[in-house]
Amino acid sequence: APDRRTPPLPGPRDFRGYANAVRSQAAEFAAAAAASAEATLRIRHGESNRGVAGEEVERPEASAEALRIRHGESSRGFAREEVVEEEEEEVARRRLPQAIIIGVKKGGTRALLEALRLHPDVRAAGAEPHFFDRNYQRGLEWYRSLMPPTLEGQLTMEKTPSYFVTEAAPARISALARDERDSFRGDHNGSGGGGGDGGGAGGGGDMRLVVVVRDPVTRAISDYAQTLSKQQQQQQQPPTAATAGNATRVPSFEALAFRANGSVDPGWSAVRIGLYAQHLARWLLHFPLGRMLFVSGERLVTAPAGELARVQRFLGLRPVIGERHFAFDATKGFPCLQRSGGKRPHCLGKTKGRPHPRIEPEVIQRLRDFYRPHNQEFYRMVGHDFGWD
Ligand SMILES: Nc1ncnc2c1ncn2[C@@H]1O[C@H](COP(=O)(O)OS(=O)(=O)O)[C@@H](OP(=O)(O)O)[C@H]1O
Repeated sequence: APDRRTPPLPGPRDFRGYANAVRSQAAEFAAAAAASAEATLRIRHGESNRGVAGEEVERPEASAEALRIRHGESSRGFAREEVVEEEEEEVARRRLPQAIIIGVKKGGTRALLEALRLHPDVRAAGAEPHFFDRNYQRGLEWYRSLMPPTLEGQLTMEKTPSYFVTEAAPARISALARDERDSFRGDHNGSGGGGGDGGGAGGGGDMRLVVVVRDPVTRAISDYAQTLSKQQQQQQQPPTAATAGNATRVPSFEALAFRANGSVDPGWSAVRIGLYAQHLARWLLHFPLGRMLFVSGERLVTAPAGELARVQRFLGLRPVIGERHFAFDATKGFPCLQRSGGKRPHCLGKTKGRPHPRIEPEVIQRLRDFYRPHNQEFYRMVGHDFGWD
């Protein structure tokens, strides 16, 4: 017989966790009922898929029609029947994101999102929606349909790293945030190390923007390593009518990075993306700095729990994700995620942490000299020195 005792009342500090537990239980009950009526596409934990952008995606929740709400850590130990009797039944619904990881490409955006997904109050689209750059004309309902169902109080997130360098993205996201400021009522008390609310704009509603930044020189090399790897993959495919005769070699890194006169070419996207101060200036026309958090891509690898603590604070989340969720994997050379109940840590796929091609030290030095003033300007704007110079 089910245990029908009332769950013990929590102390005042635990009340938020208790409320979440109650909501999780109620939603799980509702979702289970819905799932028996509808065909449910269940996607196995850790199964991999290709997203809108062709990026390797971990656990593509966005495509599942009837989704079960993940059982949060806080929800253990309460009898489901009891909870449903006591609380209004709340059905999970798809909401537009209240926080977005907007960049930067090759910064560590997938690692950050996957770590955040361990949090019971965070649910995220698995694939990159590319809504505010490539798919804007598809409309908000298309965008919403990519999001996983959430309960009130849960945070909906997505990541699309190209937003940070997309000219139209700040105005578009700001407009969305103004329309959707009702959804997430978190404990928004963190300034997130972004330097306070003193930015040039007062817009953007409650939207929180997270940018993972990485040394622009290593970032550019990582970007180039991806281009090389994609080209190698293409060469391994049998030629089709469309690709036959198109086999072009990727030029060397140096050939792409420098113009004929020897100056650095900011027209090459791998160089341009690293001009963080210039991109940020556009965002600050639409969002105050306090709505943006800059995560160190380097520290995400060397001290992931510390960066996750900052991110959770900034997003108004309980500090659930900590040291115990990260285990360094010597073979992968990166921290991997330790999920509760999971036996082995889960590492990101082989497109994350690729070997980089060797670039001449002199080439690297010229790029460092090029980026130095831009980096200094970026540090000044955000009030933090990332130590790349
Ligand atoms: N835990 C963990 N595991 C694997 N990789 C990690 C991790 N943390 C950060 N990184 C770094 O993430 C880099 C890829 O960044 P993104 O996920 O932003 O790339 S992408 O723009 O979505 O393609 C990737 O860049 P490369 O090493 O150059 O491949 C990694 O250095």
